[in-house]
Amino acid sequence: MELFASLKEKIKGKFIPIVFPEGTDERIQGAAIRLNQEGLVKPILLGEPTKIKQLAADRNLELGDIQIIDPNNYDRYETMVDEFVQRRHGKNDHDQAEKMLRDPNYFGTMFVYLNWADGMVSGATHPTGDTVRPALQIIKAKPGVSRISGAMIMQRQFDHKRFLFADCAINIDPDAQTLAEIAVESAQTAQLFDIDPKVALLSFSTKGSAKGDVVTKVQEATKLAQAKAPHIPIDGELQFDAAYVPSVAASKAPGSKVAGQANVFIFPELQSGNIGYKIAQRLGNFEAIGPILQGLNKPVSDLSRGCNEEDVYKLALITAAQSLNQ
Ligand SMILES: CC(C)(COP(=O)(O)OP(=O)(O)OC[C@H]1O[C@@H](n2cnc3c(N)ncnc32)[C@H](O)[C@@H]1OP(=O)(O)O)[C@@H](O)C(=O)NCCC(=O)NCCS
Ligand SMILES: CC(=O)OP(=O)(O)O
Repeated sequence: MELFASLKEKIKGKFIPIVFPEGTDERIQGAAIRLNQEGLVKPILLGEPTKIKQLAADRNLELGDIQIIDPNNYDRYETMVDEFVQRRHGKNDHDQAEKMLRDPNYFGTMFVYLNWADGMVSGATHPTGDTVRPALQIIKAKPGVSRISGAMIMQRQFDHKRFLFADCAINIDPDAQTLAEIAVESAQTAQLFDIDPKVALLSFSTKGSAKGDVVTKVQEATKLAQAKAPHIPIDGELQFDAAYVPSVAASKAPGSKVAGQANVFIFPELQSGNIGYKIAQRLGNFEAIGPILQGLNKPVSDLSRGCNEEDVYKLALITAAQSLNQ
C-alpha cells in the first residue's frame, strides 16, 4: 500500500491530538483544516485566537471546530511553568521558565511532555534549532539513545521508491560514536517506512581510496555500527556512486553486502547531509519528507521553512503515526 494511505489507515478515527505552535501560518492552517475534516488528527493551533481566526477568514479558510490555545492567556500556564522547572532540574528557574514558555515552541513541547497532545509539528516559520531545542531539553532521548538525529525519507517521483538520508538536521559534526548511533537508528526508522535497510556510511573515499581524519572517522563509525547491529547490512566508507550504482560498486567495493544496493545513506556531517537532501529534492525532483526526529521519547517534528501545505499535512500524519509506537 502507498505510504500515506497506510499511515492514514493506522490513525483514522483515533483523533490523535497534535499541537501546531505556528497557528497563524497559512500552510499550517490549511493542513490543519484538511487533517481535521478528514478525521485523521485533532489539531491544536497555538496563538492569539482573534488573530488566527481573522487571518483564516482573510484567506477564505474555514477553521470549523479546530481548538485554538493562546499561550499568553492560558489557565494552566502556572502548572506548565512549575512542571518545566521540575523537568529542568535546576537548569532554569521559575522566572526563566515564565519567559521561555511564552515561546510557542517551548509551550507546544510542554503540551506533548504533559501528555496534553501526542505530538508536535513546527518549523514552518522557525529555523530547526529553535524548533527542536525545547524537545531536546524537555522530552529528551529514549533510553539507550544518546543523540537525537534527523532523517529525511526521500521518495522518487516516478516509481515511489524510498530512501532514507541522515543526519540532515541536528548533529553538526558528529563523532564516530554518534555517527554509528545515527546509522543504527536510521535503519530502524527505515523499517517504519517499509524500507528494508542496507546502510551506507558515505565519504569521499571508498575502502581506503583516500586518507584523512574525516575518512578515518567514517571507517571507525562503520565498525562501531556493524558491532552494534550485526543483523543489519551496514558498510562504509563508501562514495555515493559506490554505494548506489552496482557497476561502480563491483569495481570499487567488490564483495560488499551494501555497495551498489544501499537505500539508507548516512552522511559524515550535517553540511553534506542537509545539502545532499536538498539537491535530491530540488534538482532530482525527489519528494522530501521530514526531517523526522529519531531517538526522541515522544514525536516532535520539524518542518523546513521552505515547506508547503502538503508537507505539513504529511509530516503531521507521520507524527501521529509515530505516537502510536511510543
Ligand atoms: C540542535 C541544536 C540547536 C542544539 O544546539 P544547542 O542548543 O546549542 O545545544 P546545546 O549543546 O546548548 O544543548 C542544549 C540541550 O540540548 C541537548 N542536546 C543538544 N543536541 C542534542 C542531540 N543531538 N541529542 C540529544 N540532546 C541534545 C543538550 O544535552 C542540552 O540539554 P540540557 O539543556 O538539558 O543540558 C544545534 O545542534 C544545531 O543548531 N543543529 C543544527 C540545526 C540546523 O540548523 N539544521 C539545519 C536545518 S534542518
Ligand atoms: C530542514 C530545514 O532545512 O530546516 P530550516 O527551516 O531550519 O532551514
